[in-house]
Amino acid sequence: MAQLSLDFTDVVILSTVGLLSAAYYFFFKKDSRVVVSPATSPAANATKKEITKSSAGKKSLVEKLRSQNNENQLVFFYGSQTGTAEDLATRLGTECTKKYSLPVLVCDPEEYDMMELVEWIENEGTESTLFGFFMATYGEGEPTDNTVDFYEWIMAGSGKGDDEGEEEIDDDELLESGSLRGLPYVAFGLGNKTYEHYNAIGKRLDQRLAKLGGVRVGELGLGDDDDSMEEDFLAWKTAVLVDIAKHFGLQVTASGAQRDAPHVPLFDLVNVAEDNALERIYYGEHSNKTPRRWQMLKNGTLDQEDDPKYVETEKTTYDSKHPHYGRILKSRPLFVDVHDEYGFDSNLLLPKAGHKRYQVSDCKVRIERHCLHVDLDLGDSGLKYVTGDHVGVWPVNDEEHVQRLAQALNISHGVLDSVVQLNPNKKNMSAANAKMPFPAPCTVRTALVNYLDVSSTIKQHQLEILAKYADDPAERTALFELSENRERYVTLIEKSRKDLADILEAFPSIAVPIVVVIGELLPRIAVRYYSISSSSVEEPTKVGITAVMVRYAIPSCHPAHRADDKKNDSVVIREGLATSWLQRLHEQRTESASRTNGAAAAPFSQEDEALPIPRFHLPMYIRTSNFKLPKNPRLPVVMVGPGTGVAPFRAFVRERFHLAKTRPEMQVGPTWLFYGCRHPDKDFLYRDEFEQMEKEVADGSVKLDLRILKAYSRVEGQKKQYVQHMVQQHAEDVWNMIGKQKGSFYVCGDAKHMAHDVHETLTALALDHGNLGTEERAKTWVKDLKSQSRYLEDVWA
Ligand SMILES: Cc1cc2nc3c(=O)[nH]c(=O)nc-3n(C[C@H](O)[C@H](O)[C@H](O)COP(=O)(O)O)c2cc1C
Repeated sequence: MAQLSLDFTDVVILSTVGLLSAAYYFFFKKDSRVVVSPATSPAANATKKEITKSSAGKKSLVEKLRSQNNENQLVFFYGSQTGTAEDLATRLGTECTKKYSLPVLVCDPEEYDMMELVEWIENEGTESTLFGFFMATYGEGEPTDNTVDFYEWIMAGSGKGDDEGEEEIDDDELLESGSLRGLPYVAFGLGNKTYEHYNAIGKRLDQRLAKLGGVRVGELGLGDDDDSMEEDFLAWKTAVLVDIAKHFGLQVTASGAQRDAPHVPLFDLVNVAEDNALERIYYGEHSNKTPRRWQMLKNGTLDQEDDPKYVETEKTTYDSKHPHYGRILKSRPLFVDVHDEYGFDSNLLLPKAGHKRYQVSDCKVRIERHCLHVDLDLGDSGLKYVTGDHVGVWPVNDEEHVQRLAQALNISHGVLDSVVQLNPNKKNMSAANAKMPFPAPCTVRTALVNYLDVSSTIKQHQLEILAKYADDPAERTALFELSENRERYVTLIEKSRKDLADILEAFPSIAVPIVVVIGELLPRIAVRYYSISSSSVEEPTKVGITAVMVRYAIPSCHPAHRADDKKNDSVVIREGLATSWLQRLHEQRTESASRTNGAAAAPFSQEDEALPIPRFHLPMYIRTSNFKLPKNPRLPVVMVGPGTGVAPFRAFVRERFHLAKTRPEMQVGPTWLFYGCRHPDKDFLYRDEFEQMEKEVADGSVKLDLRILKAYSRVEGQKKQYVQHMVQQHAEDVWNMIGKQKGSFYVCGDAKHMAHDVHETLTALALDHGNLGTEERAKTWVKDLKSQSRYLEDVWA
């Protein structure tokens, strides 16, 4: 997700503030993995203790590495939220295996006992194994969820990073300088310059490793998602491949695509006889513990089958690897009849007119905009959230898109519905440690609908694989050229976000085996995070999502474009995977409800009683954040959230209003929301709810200083207004609430422009109204506000 720019990404609202909450820490501490015994060797003395085998479900790193029995090897760790870091680690690893025959293990640090790094260095030395750290940064310079544990441990005592964490690490677990003496490593940080803490984790980890005695091989790579992560990675990779070869004393071979060598698939495809596999088949479950089975109970509610085999192994606590299936309780459109219009050159082939979601006329494409509010049921899952948290959901692909891909791959329904399993292909050196890309056995259709992202843009290096499967020499040459020429690739593929089906349609001689498609080419569908737009005080078992559908038109050239080839240039419509899926679910529910005269849409319809995963249930989990209301409700709250940035503020406002109404003795403080949209009658989200609350305040039935201050950018005859202008207009009030009364200031929405402008506005008003004298002091005041957690951002780039 984050590797795509926002114009195509489903608009998900993510926190930049909340990854290292106390809740997380508590969770990880429970999962304590070290057994400490008295020091027995000089080396152990250096770290005060001997760290022995892990416990509590973590794999032993040392045992794993020993079992590999390799003379030389690479071990790459990735800190990844949406898959980019994992992908880059895998790519560098695969290339090292191909070029230098170096075996590579690509690991999720969450799965291994990372403290055993110390033991490894002590006992095995530093010769044979080169480590790699591919680390993304999130939030206010925080690690990804899967690295929190490792990061807390390695940074403890360093005086950097998360202070809360540092306090909780036991003294005797602290690493001393030199504990990782000689540990050779390569490092690549993934970040985005739009954020204040650019690549903080990659940089800090690198410094820390050096302090602990690690020796970096090559430069520290830093990728900027705002510009081009891929180009930064490619430049770093080219250099680091040479450094790695030197490190191991290997011969450096010529780079570039090896056109003649055939592609050796990573996996073998094994057909599983259905009779033997029925109980083990996955139907789209995201946990690969054990497949689940559901059935309708007599009273009409839904439950998992009462089969002890499943119940025993099923986790009762849900997390990012074991999602709960939350039923959609309600979905409603937040605006209707809103369109985006795109004009194009008359020479471009326009999409067919008359589609239900867009109209085409002359050289214009008019696309409907949709925004939904969806309520998900937490039921008796035991999942809890606190207002301001995020919910993660896993979307599924549009079956029409899958059908199109199947057609382009020339595979029949028989193949689509066959039950398969992937086994490592012994002929591929990287296969031994390759991670299974999805839970299996499952049908090819399940893999393509539920697990793999068929709409992901084809990556440049994948075109080399496709070229090797093209029969037509001209197509082969064009594909190799695309895989080698960056500029050409960006213009013809990346800009118009061509996916696998697009490429197969443009190069019909490609005959790529299905095992390569599902095992290597398509990435796993990434979880999407939304800022929860309901209040846990008001609705503790219901989670609200606010999602605006991403759909737009874009010019596209034929991928084998030649200067005289313009007649093939066209306009394509692109959609965000998650938001278009939510919209489809909403339409199906509405349709189902209309068939049952408005009764709630049934999780199973008559025809599809055998559906393995019930309809309208979304795999989901809660991610804690520290984007939170002040503990003392009397303190003022100022919120700035245009567009879908209003999501968490709908929750904040509703919560404060609810408290003011039901518990007036709490004396809830001023509650001001700066909200922005295009037009009051078109895309004003939750207008009905806000107006109802304003009305109850105005007629005196609820005592609350509630203000919804609106900025409209597209009202005919009126000057464009944005939220920062409104904040400026109310500068004195804002200063009184934040500067004098010690309230909290919140921003949610676009990081690049809006959050930046609001930040500037706040600094300027502090200077004007706060008697601070100089701009420098105003900046310091804003910075202090942040460090006191009274200026919180939930923004995305
Ligand atoms: C909500 C959000 C917050 C982010 N915060 C930061 C940040 O504070 N600093 C930074 O350098 N990059 C930040 N990034 C950029 C990511 O680190 C970058 O997109 C990276 O490629 C993601 O890697 P992954 O796909 O492996 O998770 C953020 C991205 C998102 C979506």
